[in-house]
Amino acid sequence: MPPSANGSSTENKADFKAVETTPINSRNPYQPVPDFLSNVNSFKIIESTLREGEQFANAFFDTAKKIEIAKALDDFGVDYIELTSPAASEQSRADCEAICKLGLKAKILTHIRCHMDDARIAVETGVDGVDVVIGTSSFLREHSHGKDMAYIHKTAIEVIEFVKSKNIEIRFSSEDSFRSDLVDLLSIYQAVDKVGVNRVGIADTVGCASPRQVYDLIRTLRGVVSCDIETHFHNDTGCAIANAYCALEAGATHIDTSVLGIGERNGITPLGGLMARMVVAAPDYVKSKYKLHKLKELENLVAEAVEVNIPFNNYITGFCAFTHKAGIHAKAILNNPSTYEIINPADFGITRYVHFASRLTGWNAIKSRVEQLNLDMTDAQCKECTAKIKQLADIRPLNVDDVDSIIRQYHLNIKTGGNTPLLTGLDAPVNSVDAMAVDGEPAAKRLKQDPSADAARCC
Ligand SMILES: CC(=O)SCCNC(=O)CCNC(=O)[C@H](O)C(C)(C)COP(=O)(O)OP(=O)(O)OC[C@H]1O[C@@H](n2cnc3c(N)ncnc32)[C@H](O)[C@@H]1OP(=O)(O)O
Ligand SMILES: O=C(O)CCC(=O)C(=O)O
Ligand SMILES: [Zn+2]
Repeated sequence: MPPSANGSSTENKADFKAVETTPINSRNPYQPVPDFLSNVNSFKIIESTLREGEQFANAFFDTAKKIEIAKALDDFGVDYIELTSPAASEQSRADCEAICKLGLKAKILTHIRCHMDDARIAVETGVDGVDVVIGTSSFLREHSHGKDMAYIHKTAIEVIEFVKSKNIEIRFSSEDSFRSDLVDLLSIYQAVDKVGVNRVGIADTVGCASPRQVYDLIRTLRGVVSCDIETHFHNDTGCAIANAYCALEAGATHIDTSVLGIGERNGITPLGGLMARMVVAAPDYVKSKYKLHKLKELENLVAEAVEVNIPFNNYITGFCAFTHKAGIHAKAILNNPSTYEIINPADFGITRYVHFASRLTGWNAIKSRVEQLNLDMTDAQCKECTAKIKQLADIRPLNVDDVDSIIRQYHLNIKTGGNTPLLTGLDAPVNSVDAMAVDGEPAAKRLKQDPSADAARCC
């Protein structure tokens, strides 16, 4: 018999596990029912820029760069930093030792094959934990390591017990989990949980999983093991962030990330993208735990190290992530930024811009610019001036200087009764660079990736 509406049952009380600490009828009726499975408010990050990220095609990190990145990740506040296997090369081993000696707050992990030779090297490096992995799908069993499930069970237990005997944290992960047989998976996880592994890992190695599949698998696994659950999502089909989020909703405890998502092929869940998702879902947790204003600096550091640009549409730090252009958007943003923003750029130390130099610009944006320039114009005059700006914007791309020149000339004409022509498509200077940013700062370099080239700082 199920519990009655007030949370108590009249008979067989002992048959029901108490899941409610607050009787339903004394809860605030306007609050959603708590989700006991979800770890959206309490997840940990295993930052793998220095392991998965080193597998990115462009990556070469020398010791100094690895140390710089490890310190920056630690400062940002990640819980774990995962390093390349010390079995990969002598320098990898030495770098692992050097990073362990830094005394960072983050726990240091290294990532090895499910093999005693690798385990023996790993435990000598000074790491706090070892992440062990082995492929369980038929593809990998046949074409990668050639071992069957019985061998995997036996070796996994041997490696786990060995690492545990050294008082080092140990995680066991299946590679290609979503193309592995479910019974194989649950059996091996149950076996390693029984011998006291700290975490099990689910890896979408080829990026094939959908959020619903992730939710189903993690939820099932949550009912089978009592240890923590780590998850690792590749982004081949564009689901890496959504999959990480669904994993947390289903009870996963740890998410693997890398800065800018760098990794094998097109990489994994990006740290910044995960922050974008989680700052919306769990703002108090995320803002109190991570130094969000350091994200841009961290991404720049890694982007430079692997010689890539930050993508224009990058989460949070893409150059136009907080630039509002169309007139309808600009007006509402100027009134209240929440109208067209779910993330506050100020949480990440980033500036919001309103673009006012295009044929999509409306008079409200121009009025705001007029005010920023300390000019005195009526609404009707702002509207007429906007029409002139649109005329030119129909002919060629504009920038801040063009629009400011039109506004100033228009203003001069109305104050002096003069009739000096405004810029035309033919005589207007292209890309003049002598404008000041609205708050008095000199305009930054006029790169296409600089939002201040054709937009104003906003509230
Ligand atoms: C999905 C992932 O990203 S997993 C992490 C990937 N990381 C790395 O590969 C780390 C860098 N790798 C390396 O430096 C090298 O591959 C090494 C040192 C690990 C191994 O190098 P080599 O001995 O030259 O082997 P090679 O790289 O050609 O092949 C991989 C070997 O590991 C075995 N293997 C592959 N995966 C596993 C596993 N999870 N557990 C145990 N053995 C494995 C393969 O069977 C193969 O063994 P073989 O010597 O019998 O052919
Ligand atoms: O160790 C893991 O969990 C993941 C290994 C990996 O990089 C992958 O499977 O893509
Ligand atoms: Zn991976």
